[in-house]
Amino acid sequence: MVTFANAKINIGLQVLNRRDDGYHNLETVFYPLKIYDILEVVEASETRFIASGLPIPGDSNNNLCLKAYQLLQAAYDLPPVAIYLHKTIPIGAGLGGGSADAAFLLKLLNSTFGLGLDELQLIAYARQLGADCAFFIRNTPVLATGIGDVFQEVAIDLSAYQLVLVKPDVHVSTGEAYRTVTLHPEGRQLAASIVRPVATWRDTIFNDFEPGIFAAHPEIGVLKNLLYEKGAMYASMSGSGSSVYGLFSESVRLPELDALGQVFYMD
Ligand SMILES: C[C@@](CO)(OP(=O)(O)O)[C@H](O)COP(=O)(O)OP(=O)(O)OC[C@H]1O[C@@H](n2ccc(N)nc2=O)[C@H](O)[C@@H]1O
Ligand SMILES: Nc1ncnc2c1ncn2[C@@H]1O[C@H](COP(=O)(O)OP(=O)(O)O)[C@@H](O)[C@H]1O
Repeated sequence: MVTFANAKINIGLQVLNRRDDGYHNLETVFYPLKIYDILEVVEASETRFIASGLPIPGDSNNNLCLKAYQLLQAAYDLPPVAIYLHKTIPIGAGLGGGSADAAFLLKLLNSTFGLGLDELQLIAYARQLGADCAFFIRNTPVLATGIGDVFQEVAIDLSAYQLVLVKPDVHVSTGEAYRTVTLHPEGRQLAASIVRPVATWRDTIFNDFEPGIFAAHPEIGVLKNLLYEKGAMYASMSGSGSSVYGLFSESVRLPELDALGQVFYMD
């Protein structure tokens, strides 16, 4: 069986405080993005993981796809499988690609092997694989709190806007980003701001990773400013970076971005 794992962007990201376990409490809005990895699972004589497309840094034995399989294998005695992943979601981009693969693989294994797990059970497994992972089980726009795994529906629809996303040739590790983040213990009223018109977001919705990451990688801040210069109603880095997106009220093509990174246009 084949499935398509989509990416996410963060709209606003307030990091409130650091917890005793090293994780941080935050407030963010997750919004699904139409960039996809392709995943396939077939029964096999022994378990194998086969990746194609964008090269994934690190040991493939540690890939989140294998971790997701191992979690359900241990609980439900699954047979060996071959897992094929075709990677197109940029990596180290704040787009949650690894978490998406893991969550969609949980869903794929659930349906392939008829495990009968409901959404809450899948979310509980996803939480064990990464803070971002649980979002991809329901995969609808949400305000997330806790470590990014407690959800409240938000009624936002960006389909009237063109979203332009740029992934510069910079890999930002999530751990690095949290080490340089600017904390906002009091929060910044994201729940109230997100339901106001997009035109107001520039003055009200912020990503707390931007100051630290822009200082270390100034080209990312330059990209965000360029999106505003080209008419974006709202522009932001996604998550811990390095990708930056802009929301435009009409269809645009910006060839000047091509020299600055990989560009995606989502109508
Ligand atoms: C920053 C965010 C924003 O959505 O995403 P990305 O921009 O990386 O996609 C997330 O918080 C990333 O979540 P995720 O990538 O799943 O994190 P995990 O694998 O669980 O943790 C990686 C590391 O990030 C830090 N971490 C993660 C989540 C959190 N709420 N507090 C943290 O401090 C911890 O240092 C942890 O060791
Ligand atoms: N399936 C996967 N896809 C991408 N990266 C993965 C995967 N499994 C494990 N990783 C590891 O996770 C790291 C961060 O990946 P990614 O999810 O793209 O981060 P981000 O959410 O910050 O964009 C990668 O550098 C890689 O070492």
